[in-house]
Amino acid sequence: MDSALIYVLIAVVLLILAVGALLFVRGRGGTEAPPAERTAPRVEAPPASAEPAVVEEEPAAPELEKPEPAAGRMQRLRARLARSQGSLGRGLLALIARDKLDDDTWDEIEDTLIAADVGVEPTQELVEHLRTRLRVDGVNDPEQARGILREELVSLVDPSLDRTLNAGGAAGAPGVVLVVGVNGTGKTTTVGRIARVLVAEEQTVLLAAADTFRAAAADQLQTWGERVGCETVRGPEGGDPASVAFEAVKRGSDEGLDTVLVDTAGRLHTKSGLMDELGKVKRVIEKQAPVSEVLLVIDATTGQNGLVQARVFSEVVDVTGVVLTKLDGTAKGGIVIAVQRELGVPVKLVGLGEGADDLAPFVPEDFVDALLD
Ligand SMILES: Nc1nc2c(ncn2[C@@H]2O[C@H](COP(=O)(O)OP(=O)(O)OP(=O)(O)O)[C@@H](O)[C@H]2O)c(=O)[nH]1
Repeated sequence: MDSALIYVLIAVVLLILAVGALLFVRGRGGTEAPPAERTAPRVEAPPASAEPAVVEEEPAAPELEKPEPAAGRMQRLRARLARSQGSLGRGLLALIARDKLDDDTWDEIEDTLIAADVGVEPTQELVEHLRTRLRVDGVNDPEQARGILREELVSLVDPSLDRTLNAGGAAGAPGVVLVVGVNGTGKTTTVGRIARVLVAEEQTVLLAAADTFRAAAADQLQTWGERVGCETVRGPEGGDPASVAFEAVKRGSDEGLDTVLVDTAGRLHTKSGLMDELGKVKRVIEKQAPVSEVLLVIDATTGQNGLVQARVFSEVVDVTGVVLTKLDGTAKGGIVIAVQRELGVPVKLVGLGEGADDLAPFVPEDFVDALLD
C-alpha cells in the first residue's frame, strides 16, 4: 500500500476516535457552562417603601419631675442622720449612764463633744448644765438621764431661732435668695434643690448662674432647673457675675415671678477679689429688689475649715442662714451648734444625701432625736 494512503487512514481513524470521545464526555454532562440565569444578579423589585418616609417628629416635651414637699423631710431622712451620728449619741448615752459620774467621766463627755465639732464654749456650757441637773435631781435612772441630755442638747441647738426660708418678695418684686459658699460645698446642688422645694409649693422660680467662672457650673444649674421647669439666666463664660444677677432679677420683676435663686462662684484664694465680686453682686441686685435671704453653704465634713469659711463669708455679705450639706457623711454633727454660735445665724437647711430631694428644713428636735437614736 502506498504510504500516503496509510497516513490518510490513520488520520481518519484518529478523527473518528476524537469525535467519539467528545460525544461520550458530553453525554455525562461534563464541562457545560452554568446556565446564564444562575450567575445573573438578582434584580429585586424595589420595595414599595423605597422612598424614605419623611416623618416630622414633634420634639418630645421634657417630662417634668414632681418634687416632694419639704415638710417632714427630716423625719424621712432621720435614719440616715442617725446612722452617721450614731457614735456621738451612743458615746454620750453610755457615759451618762455610768453608775459613777466622776471627773474622768465628765472629761470623757467633754472630749466626745469636742471631737464631734460642738466647739469648746458650747461643750463647757452643756457639761455644766448636765452636771448640775444630774446632781441636783440625783438622777441614776438611765432613761431619765437620757431625757435630760435630750433637753440640754435641744436647747443648745436653740429651737427659738427663726429657720424660715425667706424666699418671697414684697411690693411686686421677686424674693431673691443669694447662695454663697466655697466651691464643692454643694452650692449648685443646693440651689437646684431649693428650686424643687419652691416648685413643689407652686412658686414660680428663675435661676441665675452667677458663677460665670466655670461653664460646667452653669450647665449643671440649668439641668437642675429643666428637671422642674425653671429657666436659667446665664452669661458668657468669664463674664460679669453681677450682670447675670441683675438680668435675672430684672426678668423676675418684669415677669412677676415669686423667687430668683442666685448661684455664685466661691473662689477663696483671693479674699479681696471675692469680697469685691460678692459685694458687687449684692449691690447690683439691690438696685431692683431687696435680697431676701443670703444662704451660706457649708460642707459639714470639713469641720473646722467650714468655720473658717463661715467667718470669711460673713465679713463679705450679711449671711442670714446656713445650709449644712453632707451631714450624712460625717459623725460630727456638732458643727450645727458650732456654726450657729460662730455666725449668730441659724442653720436653716441640711443636706442628707445625694438625691434630688435630700435637702431638709432643719428641725432641732428631730436632729437631737436622730443623735440619740
Ligand atoms: N452625700 C451628700 N453629697 C452632697 C450633698 N450635697 C451636695 N452633695 C454632693 O457634693 C458635690 C458637690 O456639689 P456641687 O453642688 O457641685 O458643689 P458647688 O459648691 O456648687 O461646687 P461648684 O459647682 O464647683 O461651684 C456633688 O457631688 C453633690 O452631689 C449632701 O447633702 N450629701
